[in-house]
Amino acid sequence: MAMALRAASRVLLRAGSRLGRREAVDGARRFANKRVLVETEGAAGATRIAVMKFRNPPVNSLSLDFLTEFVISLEKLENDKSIRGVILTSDSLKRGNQTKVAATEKTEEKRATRDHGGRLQERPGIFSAGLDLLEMYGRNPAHYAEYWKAVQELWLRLYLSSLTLMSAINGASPAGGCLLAITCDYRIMADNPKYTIGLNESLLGIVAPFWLKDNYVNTIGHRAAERALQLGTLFPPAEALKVGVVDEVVPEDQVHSKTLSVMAKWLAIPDHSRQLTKTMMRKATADNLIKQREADIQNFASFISRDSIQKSLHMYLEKLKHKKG
Ligand SMILES: CCCCCCCC/C=C\CC(=O)SCCNC(=O)CCNC(=O)[C@H](O)C(C)(C)COP(=O)(O)OP(=O)(O)OC[C@H]1O[C@@H](n2cnc3c(N)ncnc32)[C@H](O)[C@@H]1OP(=O)(O)O
Repeated sequence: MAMALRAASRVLLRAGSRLGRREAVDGARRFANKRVLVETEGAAGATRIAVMKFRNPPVNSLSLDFLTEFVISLEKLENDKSIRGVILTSDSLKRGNQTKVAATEKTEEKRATRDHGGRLQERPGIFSAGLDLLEMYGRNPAHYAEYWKAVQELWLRLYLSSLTLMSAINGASPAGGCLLAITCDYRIMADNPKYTIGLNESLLGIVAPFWLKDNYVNTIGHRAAERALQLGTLFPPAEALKVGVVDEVVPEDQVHSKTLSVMAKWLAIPDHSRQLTKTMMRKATADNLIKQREADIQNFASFISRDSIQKSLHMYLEKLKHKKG
């Protein structure tokens, strides 16, 4: 066990020192679709880990396209027998040399920063802004149903993943952003009081679905979840740690290296026993959704189509648009 831990540590620490590089070196590989970049590390034949970086500007919201690309990337990793651990993080802190786009530019451009090549980039300091509000507002019931099916799919895939999943939370993580994090086996958050995490649905006039509520209860306990869900609490890092939404808070520049070293410890555990244990802990919660997926989709589509809910979402979107930076 100690030897396995040391070997895994060596692979991961080597990986850590290289993860920032763009080029493929010494077993490092990468694949990308438009919104998710995946970098894998480790020599051929050895245990490798992957880092999945979200890059869906401006705020990594979970749009239908992003959800689809996320699931495809995850499936590729699940099918690659050499990969045992995956880190979810935002690509947003990795970029230097950014310039803010002038506020007078068109809305789409105003949302983001540009790099020196003139490409639109996401804002730094955001892990994920959660579900894409524009997928839930002003559309038709068929679209809501399609969208919700994709949300369910992502949650089920993450929650039941046989991989060791960790989130390196390098920015704000409200609602669906928190969903991504709490499906993981371990969460490490950057110690920046500007970043918050939690399920804030009630503040938007909507309600977290029962399976996300169950995931939250499993993570922080019934009483804490009951209070946080009703109040829509977004926890800054120290409070998130105290309540158990995250497992560790570390200085911002150490989030990646710390996640890699914790991953090394987890990968020293035999996969079959860890996976069976994970399934034992999570299966009942996931099965609750699996046995009523279609009803949950219909429920969402009719709930979100209500005039009162659309009105709440409209008000929330207006508030976001007009908030002062
Ligand atoms: C019966 C079953 C019922 C089930 C009901 C539904 C269950 C839902 C489960 C989960 C729900 C969700 O995930 S809802 C989404 C919740 N997310 C939020 O509340 C986050 C909102 N955003 C913010 O707080 C901030 O944007 C930020 C902290 C993430 C970033 O702040 P910053 O100042 O850097 O950026 P801006 O606020 O100016 O935003 C830039 C730009 O992005 C747009 N934006 C932000 N968040 C979203 C989003 N989630 N979806 C779509 N668009 C988003 C924002 O409006 C700005 O746009 P403009 O530049 O055009 O103004």
